Amino acid sequence: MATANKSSLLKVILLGDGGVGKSSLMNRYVANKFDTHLFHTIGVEFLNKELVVDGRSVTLQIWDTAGQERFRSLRTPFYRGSDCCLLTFSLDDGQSFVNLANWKKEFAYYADVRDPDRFPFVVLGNKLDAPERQVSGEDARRWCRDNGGHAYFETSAKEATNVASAFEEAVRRVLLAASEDRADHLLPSDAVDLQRKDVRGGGGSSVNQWVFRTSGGGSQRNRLLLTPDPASWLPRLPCQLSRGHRGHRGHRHSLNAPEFDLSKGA
Ligand SMILES: Nc1nc2c(ncn2[C@@H]2O[C@H](COP(=O)(O)OP(=O)(O)OP(=O)(O)O)[C@@H](O)[C@H]2O)c(=O)[nH]1
Repeated sequence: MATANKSSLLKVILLGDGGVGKSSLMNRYVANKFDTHLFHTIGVEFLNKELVVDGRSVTLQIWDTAGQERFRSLRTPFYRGSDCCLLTFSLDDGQSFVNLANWKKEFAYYADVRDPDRFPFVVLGNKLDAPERQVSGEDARRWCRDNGGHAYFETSAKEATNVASAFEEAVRRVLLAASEDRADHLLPSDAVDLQRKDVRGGGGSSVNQWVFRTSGGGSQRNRLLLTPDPASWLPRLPCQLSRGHRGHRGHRHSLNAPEFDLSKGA
């Protein structure tokens, strides 16, 4: 059950095809930056942002995932415990819109959401600035209506259009779900806890490494680099994500280890 305390740290996850602009949206929102030459995300990364919405102070933990199919096994273990999912497509890429249904399905499956139509999804049509639009606002709104009444925003990470509004709406949707006591889709395992700094396998080349990195600034950047050979550690991963501390404030990330020590080998 979501509680008032729980809502002080909200985990929001960005999903969508590779290249639709998930990392750019996160970077625009948290750091107010835009890069025309971003690398594809490998696995997941997250940034924190503190904000006040309707008088409520929350820490938003924004998880950016790899949209490319080849990274599927690296991203799905991190869906659990999300409070809101931002389904993202690109307005100049019709296929990325068609694929929203698959993203929703993948999220619901791996996050173990019991009733996807009641879960707070927000849909983002990004690259509003792009000249060649392939998806109409009408089609996108219809899809949102027909698939559970999701909020819909047309954004441009490049021009900073509607980005803050979309994230704020995500927060509103979560708070609403909590206040209406409709949040029993939320799993007890909440956010991944990242306090453990650097847990590495011996010799630096072990296949079972968890590398945690932060860099400074107003918000901390945390990149999770998961080594190749996921078959060796992946089966251990979801079951060892244990309950994180909710309700703490500030930029304290903690990896709820020792259970989550990947350095020990499969
Ligand atoms: N014109 C325009 N380009 C954008 C916008 N957002 C992102 N891009 C560009 O689109 C490309 C892909 O952006 P990313 O943010 O890396 O996309 P992603 O969804 O995170 O991609 P993956 O990491 O592969 O999942 C980059 O070249 C960005 O500069 C936007 O709003 N407008």
